[in-house]
Amino acid sequence: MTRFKIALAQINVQLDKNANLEKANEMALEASKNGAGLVVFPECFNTPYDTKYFRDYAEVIDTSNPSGTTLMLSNIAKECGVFIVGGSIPEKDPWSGKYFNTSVVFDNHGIIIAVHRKMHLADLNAPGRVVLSESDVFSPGSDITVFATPWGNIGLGICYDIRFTEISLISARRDNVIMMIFPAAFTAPNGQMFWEIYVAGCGPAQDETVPFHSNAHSTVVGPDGLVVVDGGVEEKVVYCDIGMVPLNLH
Ligand SMILES: NC(=O)CCC(=O)C(=O)O
Repeated sequence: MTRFKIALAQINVQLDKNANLEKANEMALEASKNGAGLVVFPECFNTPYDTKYFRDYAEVIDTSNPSGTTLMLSNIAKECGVFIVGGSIPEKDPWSGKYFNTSVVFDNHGIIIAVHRKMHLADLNAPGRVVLSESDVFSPGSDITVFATPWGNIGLGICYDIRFTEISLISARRDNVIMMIFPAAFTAPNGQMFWEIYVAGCGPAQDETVPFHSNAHSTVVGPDGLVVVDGGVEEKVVYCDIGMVPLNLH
């Protein structure tokens, strides 16, 4: 895989749409100066994440004639020479009158190369913890989205889409993606569960005398993506103290 640098622009989204766009511009410029080839913005980066704002902030997305937020993102991509995953913005479809939570992707010439409408809307009802009802405003999209880059194919979902692993599996198996990107606005109590988890794999020991040569190397990877334990190839019990890597990595 060709190496490249990705930049995640963690904007502090404000009520003022223009201020959000200005900040996006600034952060993309900084990222390109720091060698990023691909810049990603958050879910609903031009609007406060609240259903009461989505209709007012919504824009028509015309891929052949970008305007508003999409025109601005196209210009940034062109000026900075970077690919951009434009987080998501509330979209109004002029034909159906429906609203979507939509991510637009640009190549390094500012050309729109993909549009993803969030497929799984976040309707969460855990009073005292999180209550959300995106479907009060948005309609769900229907397509899995993959786009091509010089580094390989990349799959795209938006936040709650991550819970439905079929998107990642299909993108990996059908389109051979090198990575998945999820612009997101996870609620604070839930986000860590998705992004900061341990993964453990346990394999059989290696045995050169049998036809099947196992890789062995039973491994635990920490929430920071680093290997915490690698069991090597011999027969043994491999132990790992979970919790060695703090879950709050900020
Ligand atoms: N913006 C979202 O999709 C929120 C999803 C979320 O917090 C979750 O738990 O899932």
